[in-house]
Amino acid sequence: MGYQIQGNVAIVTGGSQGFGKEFTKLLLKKGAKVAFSDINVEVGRQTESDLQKEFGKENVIFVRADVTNDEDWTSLWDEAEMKLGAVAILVNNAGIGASLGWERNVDIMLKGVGKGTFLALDRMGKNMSGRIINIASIAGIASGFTSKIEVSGYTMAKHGVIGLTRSFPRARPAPFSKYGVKAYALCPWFADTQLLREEISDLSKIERSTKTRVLTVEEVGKSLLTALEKDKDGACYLIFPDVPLIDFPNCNENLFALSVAAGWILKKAGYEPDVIGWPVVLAVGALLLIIFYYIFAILKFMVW
Ligand SMILES: NC(=O)C1=CN([C@@H]2O[C@H](COP(=O)(O)OP(=O)(O)OC[C@H]3O[C@@H](n4cnc5c(N)ncnc54)[C@H](O)[C@@H]3O)[C@@H](O)[C@H]2O)C=CC1
Ligand SMILES: CCCCCC(=O)/C=C/C=C\C/C=C\C/C=C\CCCC(=O)O
Repeated sequence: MGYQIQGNVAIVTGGSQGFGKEFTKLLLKKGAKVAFSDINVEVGRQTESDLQKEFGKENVIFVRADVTNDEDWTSLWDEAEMKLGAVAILVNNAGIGASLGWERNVDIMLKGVGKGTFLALDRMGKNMSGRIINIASIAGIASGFTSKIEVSGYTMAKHGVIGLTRSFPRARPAPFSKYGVKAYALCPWFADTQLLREEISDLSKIERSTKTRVLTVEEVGKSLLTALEKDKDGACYLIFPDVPLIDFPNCNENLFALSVAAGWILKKAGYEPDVIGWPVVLAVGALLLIIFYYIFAILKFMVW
């Protein structure tokens, strides 16, 4: 059935341009009212004027707010509530490039997301309904794509956002499920926005070196609607060119269980190395699959 967009109020951070502007437009098209925020006032005002012409002044507003600032968060939320109504959707999107340093990356893209999320839980919780969509990145799921330690602040922030998102479905005592607030994350591959162009002016360089095209803003925008349609708490969707959205499994759960099983089997077999590596874990995984296959075959034979 999906989460209802029509008639709801959304906040989109970093909405002056790029993904945030596209998310704002799509939410408006689907009948939401949107308060988008940014620190770039000049571009923000221009975007506000364009969107108000298309969707009406009563449906979309720009608020200057820095996601690293608690007071800005409170006044953004207050203004959105006062002018548009109770907020039910928060898109934590604001971001910067990796070259601006690890601390600013973590302040804006991890602490900024944390500030928004905990304020949302407080405010949405009172209305017993809400959705938080965190814009992470493939760099939130995997690391070490580049050989530059300088860009790891970006990876640190995005990994943190995935950790926060995945904490939602099981968080206890259930403030989230009790208050009807869910979270999911989008994890795009490189996309053609100003953020990327400021880091790498010639995008064809990335396309050549990765043998993969960069995404369009529209492709990433569409995935927000798909995520709201699926409405799966804690889901982290990998967005990669020319493949469907991938609901990326939580490696911790699956690989943790398999690794422990591998250690346990080795111990039972009387072999206890100091450390076990991936070949052993994979070998045990394959062995377990073969065992399950034969158990299943025997059960099938016995039943029929
Ligand atoms: N472009 C890409 O290749 C990818 C981007 N992302 C993520 O998508 C999100 C949006 O990025 P893009 O649209 O690409 O970039 P963009 O540069 O087009 O838009 C980001 C917006 O965030 C705003 N912003 C920056 N610091 C802020 C702050 N402290 N408070 C409020 N607003 C602030 C900027 O002024 C800008 O308008 C970011 O979180 C980014 O990490 C994820 C994967 C790929
Ligand atoms: C392969 C990673 C895809 C990342 C998509 C993305 O978020 C793009 C961001 C664009 C600009 C920010 C600049 C650099 C960060 C890029 C990659 C981080 C790789 C981190 C790593 O651990 O190697």
